[in-house]
Amino acid sequence: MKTADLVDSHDAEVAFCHLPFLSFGQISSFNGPIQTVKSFEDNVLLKAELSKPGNGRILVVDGGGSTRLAILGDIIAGIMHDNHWAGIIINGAIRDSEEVNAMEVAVRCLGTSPKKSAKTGDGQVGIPVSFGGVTFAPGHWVYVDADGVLVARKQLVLPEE
Ligand SMILES: O=C([O-])CC(=O)C(=O)O
Repeated sequence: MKTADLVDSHDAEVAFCHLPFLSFGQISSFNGPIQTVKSFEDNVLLKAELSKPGNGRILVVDGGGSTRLAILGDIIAGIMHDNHWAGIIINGAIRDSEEVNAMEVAVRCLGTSPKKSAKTGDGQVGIPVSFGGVTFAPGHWVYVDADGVLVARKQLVLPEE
């Protein structure tokens, strides 16, 4: 599903997350229901969530916009892949970006950092998080492709051509 087509057919139902995301991984278009994590420069909760069955969900991580530390690398990206998460959107940074880029995963993030994240476990899981002008709520739907990130309250159906 192209995000441009969704805007054309469902403009009132979609919200555009207007951050300049970078894209990593071999899967560039993805969509699915949202799960969320909010944690600043810490990836314990993110890793714990990705260690559960993803069932095609997309983990949206509000890392407060920090690109100082990386909260995902190739090991956690592998966990995400193995547990069938459709993708991850990070308001923050990743590392091992060349390795992650070669994997069959879908990643959006703000930047890269070689520095590893803290491991305190601070943060929250499964709450609405807001960045880039939109709120990502658990169970709502996110659509991602090369043009951008859109959020809808439910799964959308494109009209027949
Ligand atoms: O362990 C971390 O903090 C992140 C990382 O490097 C990885 O997932 O490979």
